[in-house]
Amino acid sequence: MSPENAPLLNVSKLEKRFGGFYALDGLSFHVSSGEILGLVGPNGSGKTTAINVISGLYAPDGGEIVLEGGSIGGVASHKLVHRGINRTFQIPKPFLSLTVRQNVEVALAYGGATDVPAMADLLEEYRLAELADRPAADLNSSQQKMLDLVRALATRPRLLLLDELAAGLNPAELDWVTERIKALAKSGMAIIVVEHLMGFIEHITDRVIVMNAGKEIFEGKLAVAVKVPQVIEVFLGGEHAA
Ligand SMILES: Nc1ncnc2c1ncn2[C@@H]1O[C@H](COP(=O)(O)OP(=O)(O)OP(=O)(O)O)[C@@H](O)[C@H]1O
Repeated sequence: MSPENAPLLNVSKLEKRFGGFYALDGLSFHVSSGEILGLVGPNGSGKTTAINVISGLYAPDGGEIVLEGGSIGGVASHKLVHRGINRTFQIPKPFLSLTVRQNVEVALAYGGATDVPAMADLLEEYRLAELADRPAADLNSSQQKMLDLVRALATRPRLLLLDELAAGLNPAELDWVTERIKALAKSGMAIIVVEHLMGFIEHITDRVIVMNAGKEIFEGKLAVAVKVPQVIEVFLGGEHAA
């Protein structure tokens, strides 16, 4: 593979243990610039743990994470922000007493971002401009998710990890966010989406990794995955498998 179309991120035989339990048990996959990759799987299959390890929240116990040829396994998340990785959280936890604008400023200071895009434009684009000087406590849950996304985007990530961003959004918000995420990928960002909403995943992803018990059990298009007996079995239980 030539360097210009080499994957941005390569994850190889990744392991994460909690006590004696393997939440990640040899997970391997890659994602390229401009691609939207879905991580799907039943509850507890290790999707969020994968995001937490790749984003530097947890150190891996084995395997390799390589970003553009450089090993990043175990590098702290604020340093990874410098290297171009940022993420959103399943349950955003903004500083409730700070304003929306101040929350973004804190995120920028944490990552030490230098090439900062115009915050006003981001707040406008993600429908937070009119709320910029209000405390984050005033935001509803959808707006808190958008603030979490703006905090990540403000650091200009090349790899964006989205952990259940779509959960809880209404259909109109979902359509609108889908278009925003597709536009980010079109601009060259690599995006990993963890989500339970299969309609959203089908619409937005180029490819999915189906996980079970910390391992990949399928890689390819979601439309193909849903016909694979092993995939059907982990989602629905053995008696439903073809
Ligand atoms: N900090 C932790 N300490 C102990 N066990 C953990 C920790 N984080 C995750 N786990 C366990 O690791 C397994 C994988 O959890 P994870 O949250 O990654 O799954 P998931 O696929 O994201 O699930 P869901 O779809 O429900 O969010 C689960 O059994 C979970 O209980």
